[in-house]
Amino acid sequence: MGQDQSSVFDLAAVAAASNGGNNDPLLPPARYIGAPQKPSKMPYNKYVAYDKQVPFDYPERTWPGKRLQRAPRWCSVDLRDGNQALVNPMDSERKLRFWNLLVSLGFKEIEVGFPSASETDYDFIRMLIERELIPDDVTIVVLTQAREHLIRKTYECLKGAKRAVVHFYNSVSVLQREVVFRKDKAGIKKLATDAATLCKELEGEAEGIDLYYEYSPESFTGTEPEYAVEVCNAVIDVIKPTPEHPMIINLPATVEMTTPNVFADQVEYMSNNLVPRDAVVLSLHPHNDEGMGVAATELAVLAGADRVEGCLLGNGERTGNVDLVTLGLNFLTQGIDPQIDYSNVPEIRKTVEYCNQLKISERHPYAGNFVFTAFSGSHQDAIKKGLEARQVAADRAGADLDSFVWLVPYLPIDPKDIGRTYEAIIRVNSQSGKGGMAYLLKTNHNLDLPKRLQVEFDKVVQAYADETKKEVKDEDIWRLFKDEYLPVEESGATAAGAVVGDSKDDSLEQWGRLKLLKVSVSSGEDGSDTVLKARILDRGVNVGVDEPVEREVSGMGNGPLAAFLNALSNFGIEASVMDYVEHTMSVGTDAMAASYVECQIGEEEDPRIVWGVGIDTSIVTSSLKAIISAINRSER
Ligand SMILES: CC(=O)SCCNC(=O)CCNC(=O)[C@H](O)C(C)(C)COP(=O)(O)OP(=O)(O)OC[C@H]1O[C@@H](n2cnc3c(N)ncnc32)[C@H](O)[C@@H]1OP(=O)(O)O
Ligand SMILES: CC(C)C(=O)C(=O)O
Repeated sequence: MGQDQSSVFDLAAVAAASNGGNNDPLLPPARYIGAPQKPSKMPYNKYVAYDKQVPFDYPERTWPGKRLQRAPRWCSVDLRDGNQALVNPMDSERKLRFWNLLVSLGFKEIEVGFPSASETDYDFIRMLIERELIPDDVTIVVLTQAREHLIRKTYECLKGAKRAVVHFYNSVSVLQREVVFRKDKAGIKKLATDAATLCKELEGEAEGIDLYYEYSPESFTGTEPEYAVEVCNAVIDVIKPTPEHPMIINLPATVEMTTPNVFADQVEYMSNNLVPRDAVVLSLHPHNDEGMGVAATELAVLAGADRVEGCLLGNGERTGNVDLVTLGLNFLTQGIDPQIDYSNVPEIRKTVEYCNQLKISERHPYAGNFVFTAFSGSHQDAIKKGLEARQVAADRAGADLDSFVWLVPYLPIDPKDIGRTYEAIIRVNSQSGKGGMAYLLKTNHNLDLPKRLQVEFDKVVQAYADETKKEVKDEDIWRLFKDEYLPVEESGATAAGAVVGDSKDDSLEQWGRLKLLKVSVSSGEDGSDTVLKARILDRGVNVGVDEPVEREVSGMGNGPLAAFLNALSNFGIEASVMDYVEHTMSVGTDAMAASYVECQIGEEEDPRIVWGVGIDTSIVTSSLKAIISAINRSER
């Protein structure tokens, strides 16, 4: 750094003192309700806004009016940037496993390491080359600092490769020029051009390799864009790429320090000023320090970037490199082929977690355990309705459901498309409404509860959730349901669909006064009325105390339900049916039917409205069982 130049710290201190953080106390306060916010104790005066550090404006920008239209060229840097950020860097077994995953997903460019930095990297790259593990359509990239001995070692490592990219870099940022390199702009540019010159000289040693170059003005985001252009164009001038044999200029957000729109402006500026542009593959290497890596990348692609470097599920230095899985699947949800196969995200996650020895968060986009889970009632209700509406629309269009257009509230992507399942979508806790419970009963137990029954049973589930203060699992809901509506059934025999073969549930105490043992239905003599004869076990009003008795009763009515209610008056029970719904639960000769009845039971002055449920192979028997269920519940 020249004597006459001020230190970045002095400049920053001046900027900070003159309101460098853009904190403007004179701005009218934001609208608010209630008490005003108070100044915090946070040391914001220590920080200088990005535009005060590296002033830049680019009114010529065109990216805001553009839309994503095709996937960029992807390059995975998991085996290099990802690996350098691990507590335990990958051994060769883990590296190979990661490599195989990347190849199988369809990556055509893979940065395989920093061969001059470690023996493990060097040996791994040698192994890939010597064992001929690099498919013809995959290009390896190797990284080196712009330093002579490291570049020489890099070339040595590449011997025998068919095709490779030598990626060299040096930091060009205002801060690093001063504190790391202690060089002025010309000195830093010379680092880069010397490295480029050396690379060209060493090409003789790379005979037989189809060689390409990549240059990164590292810490690009902390660099004046005009100066970054100057350095990159100087490097391009040495390498002399052509449209037929281009070079990569890679713009790293080594540290994310601006909002994504500013990054996009910088990238568009670079794209418009690199010469010759048609000989350059303009690449991005975003990190995620401010949590905006994906947003910044998408805007920068609009701004003209051709290529993106990142890591699967966002591993990498500090907060990570940009997450290629999220990016790719964001493209998919915009109707754009990501050109990488992310159809089995759980498998990708498993391998990535194994190789990196780091866990993915529960909320990680697309891959986290909870991302296809709705806990709150209104979300569950909307998802359930959305899935049903989509099914109806697909049936109407005669379309295959799996490929039918995806529009479901709260779910931006069909979980099936990325190897996830619907089962995990709906989970029930005390925040859930009836929708979640109804969805689980329908999906897992083939029971499509009428709305008012959902409301009734939801109170049972809600009470259980409030009491246990835990998630209510599907098996809990099913136990609660059986206990509430199917108490005197041999539970194994009652169930259908997912629960066929479920043995009798010994964990449930059987309760309920009446049990239907046998029934026969015939027409009356004049053919108008139905005559019903039933054998019923009566455990008495005090079940467990009274002696159970079996009774034969009969009744008449204008249908089996009416005849049965008439027969039940023999037990002193007054009941009438207010609503009745039935459906089959499965197909085939042994198909089960479910019946739901809403009954009014008891004296007219003091009636009780109760739902009952019955399940049986006979639709008539299931409806009678539903009446018994309602009566038992009314006496419980
Ligand atoms: C942003 C990124 O992710 S870049 C990739 C980072 N990855 C790595 O660094 C891989 C792991 N690194 C290493 O193993 C080591 O740093 C090595 C082997 C590359 C180099 O090791 P060493 O030679 O011992 O040096 P060290 O890492 O301390 O480097 C510091 C020196 O390199 C210089 N330097 C750092 N980066 C560069 C660069 N890109 N170009 C030229 N010189 C550089 C520094 O100015 C410093 O020089 P000085 O010693 O004259 O002050
Ligand atoms: C070497 C470069 C591309 C890098 O890893 C970074 O800047 O983050």
